[in-house]
Amino acid sequence: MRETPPGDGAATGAVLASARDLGIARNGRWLVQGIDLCVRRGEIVTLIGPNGSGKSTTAKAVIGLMKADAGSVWRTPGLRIGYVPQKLAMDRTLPLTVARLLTLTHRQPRAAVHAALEAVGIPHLANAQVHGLSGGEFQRALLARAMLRDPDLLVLDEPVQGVDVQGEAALYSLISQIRERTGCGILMISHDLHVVMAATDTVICLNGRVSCRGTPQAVISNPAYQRLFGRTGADMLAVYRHHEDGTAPCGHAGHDHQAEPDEAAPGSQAPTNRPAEARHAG
Ligand SMILES: Nc1ncnc2c1ncn2[C@@H]1O[C@H](COP(=O)(O)OP(=O)(O)OP(=O)(O)O)[C@@H](O)[C@H]1O
Repeated sequence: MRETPPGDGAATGAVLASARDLGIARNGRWLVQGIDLCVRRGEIVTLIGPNGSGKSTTAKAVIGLMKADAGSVWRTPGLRIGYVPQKLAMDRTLPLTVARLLTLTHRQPRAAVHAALEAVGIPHLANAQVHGLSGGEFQRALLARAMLRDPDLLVLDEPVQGVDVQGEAALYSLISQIRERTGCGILMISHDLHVVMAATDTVICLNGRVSCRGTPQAVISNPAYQRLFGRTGADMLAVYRHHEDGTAPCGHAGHDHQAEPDEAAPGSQAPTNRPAEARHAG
């Protein structure tokens, strides 16, 4: 990890974690390259992009689960991270209560478990079996599990997977409330667009590299975004404008950068010798 965070524009909260010129390569192929990002306290940053565009890889590198092969990652010392991965390596058919799911890896007092479930709106499900939960309830349980660590930075990889459209809105609203209540920073990943745009301060649109970034409004009208998402992107513009007219909580701590050219698709050849790895890894 680097010793100091990069200076990064107008957002005012303390920097929790950042990446500069981050590259991750596997089997001689760059999965992501040239990624700059920064998450500050109280800020919601969302990575969007098509399947395989490097969203999870980027998030894993930011929290230290994947090593940088180029560039660098910085995290504030002592940073507490709550992570909800895209896939949880567990068999949902096994007998397991929600309360137990929350304490599988870290023992927690019963009161803390109850408070976490209360915070995500499912206190009544503490003794329910995990396999009986709906998609939205399961995602809330995972959120509660991440909240138990009292995180400074919450990293949510596809937090609305398996949830219907109404449930999505409720979950994004819950995520915004968590940010308001705790002041944590949130790095969120989504491969779809939906209401995620309206619930976000800063959007980073990935396609192996950063295609464009900025406020949801700036990104959505950016040609690089429209190239990536085509018709869907245009539709979302209408949705977003509708939200702007009345309903969307679009507070603003984000930076509004110019579009960056979408230079290289993922999968371009990685160099065989990577001196940056030794210098910046971690
Ligand atoms: N450990 C790994 N080894 C080799 N390739 C990997 C590894 N992890 C990810 N990849 C590849 O890197 C690319 C980016 O994957 P990643 O999971 O970051 O994409 P994503 O944008 O999160 O995709 P999705 O929307 O499908 O979840 C994919 O082509 C994937 O197959």
